[in-house]
Amino acid sequence: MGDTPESIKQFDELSRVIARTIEEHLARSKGTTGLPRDLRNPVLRVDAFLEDQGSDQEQEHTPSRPLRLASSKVNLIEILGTGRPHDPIQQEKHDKLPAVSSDESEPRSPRRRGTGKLRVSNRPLIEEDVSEHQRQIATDTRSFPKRRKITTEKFVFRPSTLDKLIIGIWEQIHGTLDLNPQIISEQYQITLSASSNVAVGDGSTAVEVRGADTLSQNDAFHQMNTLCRKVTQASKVFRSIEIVVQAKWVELFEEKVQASVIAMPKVSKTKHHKKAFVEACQDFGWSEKELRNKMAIWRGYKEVKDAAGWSALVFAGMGIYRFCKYRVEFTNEAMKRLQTLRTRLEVAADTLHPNWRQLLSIVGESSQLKYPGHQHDWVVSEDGAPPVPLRSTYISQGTYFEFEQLEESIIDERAWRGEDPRWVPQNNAMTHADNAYVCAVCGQIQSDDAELNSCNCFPNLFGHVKRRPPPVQIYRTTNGQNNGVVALAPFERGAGIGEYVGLITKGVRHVDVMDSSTATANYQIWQGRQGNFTRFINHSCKGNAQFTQFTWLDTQHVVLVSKGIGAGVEISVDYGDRYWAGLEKSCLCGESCCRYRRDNR
Ligand SMILES: C[S@@+](CC[C@H](N)C(=O)[O-])C[C@H]1O[C@@H](n2cnc3c(N)ncnc32)[C@H](O)[C@@H]1O
Repeated sequence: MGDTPESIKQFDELSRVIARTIEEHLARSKGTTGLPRDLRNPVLRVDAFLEDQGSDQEQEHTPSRPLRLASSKVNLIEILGTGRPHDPIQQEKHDKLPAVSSDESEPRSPRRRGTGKLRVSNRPLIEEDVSEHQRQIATDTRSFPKRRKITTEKFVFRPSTLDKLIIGIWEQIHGTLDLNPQIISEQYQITLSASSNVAVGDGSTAVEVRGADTLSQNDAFHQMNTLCRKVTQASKVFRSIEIVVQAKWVELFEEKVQASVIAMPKVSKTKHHKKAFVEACQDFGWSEKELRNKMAIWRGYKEVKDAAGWSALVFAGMGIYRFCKYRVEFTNEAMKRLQTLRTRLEVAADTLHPNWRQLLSIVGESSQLKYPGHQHDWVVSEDGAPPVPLRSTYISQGTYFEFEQLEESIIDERAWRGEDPRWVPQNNAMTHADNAYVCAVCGQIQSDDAELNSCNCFPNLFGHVKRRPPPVQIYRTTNGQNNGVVALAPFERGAGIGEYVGLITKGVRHVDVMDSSTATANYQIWQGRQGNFTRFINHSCKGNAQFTQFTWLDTQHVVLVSKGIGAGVEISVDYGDRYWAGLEKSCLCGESCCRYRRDNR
């Protein structure tokens, strides 16, 4: 069933009929509905969806996206006459949001002020056009996918040795590796005393780890944590240096042999090779067998470096040793694949670890960054073409493009005057013994304090953990959709990939915008000028991710949740019928179930 303007009109009519019926019913049962008294502004939301449940025989039926038939909100205050304060939001018609107003005399709903964490923007709001709505992305009303490891579907990535190596590099780049060279100097400051105590640092900054006899067990544990973190970080840095130096040694060895061949062409290359080899054995103090075995692996490091660049070596971790020792995949094809990753790895390394190139100065390479700034300010290509600045990819469309990368959403002051419309007061929060917030999804207590928190819904996005950059890049699509977002490592089904952040506003029309609402407010998240990578996620009629509402503590968020995504696959969501309604564009998702392709098939 197409969502044409005519069918929307019919649904609106249906919506009004349902709302009227419920209103009449509630008016008749006035005073007997048993509404909780602490609902200050009660509204009854009525949504009707049409959905294909599949047949009983199907083992694992993925229901089709439900088609919204009707939606309406009924203001219970007016019907039940409870004497509760009036909220103007309740008067907003279902799909006709009011124009943004800065009139201070407008009556306001009792909402929380924006929290200190949120930045309030003074940017002028984009001009509103009150004609028909379109381009409004909605969150998926179904519950988000349950966690599950990726199994055997067509898009699943089957790791092989090269795949493991590449994923290992992406994970290290997006992980905790701290390549600050200071860590090495800290390593030198670690001294082991004659007793079992360990001292770290010089006199002024020394951290001493004593046995449990002199320190409380807790203090000793925390100090040992610090020591262990420093030593582990330092050894990772040393490991990276080791591989870089060994690859460089092979490079110099080969150059030396080549130079000897040119200087004495009459002597065979094998003899020149042998001479340089023996010389090296003497310097190392190793037997020929020892050096030959090591050299075989080091040669692998150099080949990986020649193909994928220094960043591949620095961030490869332990995986590269196994890859080079067994040489199962040292094929031309594998090396070509690494070549196409070279600049993409450099973008991630330069933007996420601006100090990493300093390690290269040890082998005489430049430490100048090539790709400064934010990782998503660069658009990469899958064919290995040089990355280009994000802005340049919109010039050909004749549009001026400016985009500020945000960590968190900001509130549009003109629309909300510093209040946060995403506020979701929890009834049980005040009654719970510890004033704790209870997760609406898992029923566990939510807290930013690690010791109190038991909610594990999106542990990488909310709570005490520092959000890490998701392993994704903005890339140039090849099917005419301009940019898109590609997953660099796999995302398990049910994993939160990131939050949809932007300007929290209202009244935006005719540009891409996320529509969202709590029980008391309709709001929009607009990513036209500010946001994060989720701004570049394309639509697919068979999306491998979805946008889902999730309340953390007392604030609603929109989270991008994986349905199971393999490494190297474009991340896509189903924007929904409302986005495409009345839009001239044709869908390019290429799926056989495509609902919005306009040309004749
Ligand atoms: C939220 S943006 C996604 C990022 C966009 N591709 C870009 O380069 O800025 C949505 C726009 O991307 C394009 N787009 C996304 N998915 C599409 C699809 N399946 N078919 C055609 N165009 C699509 C349309 O131009 C749409 O208005």
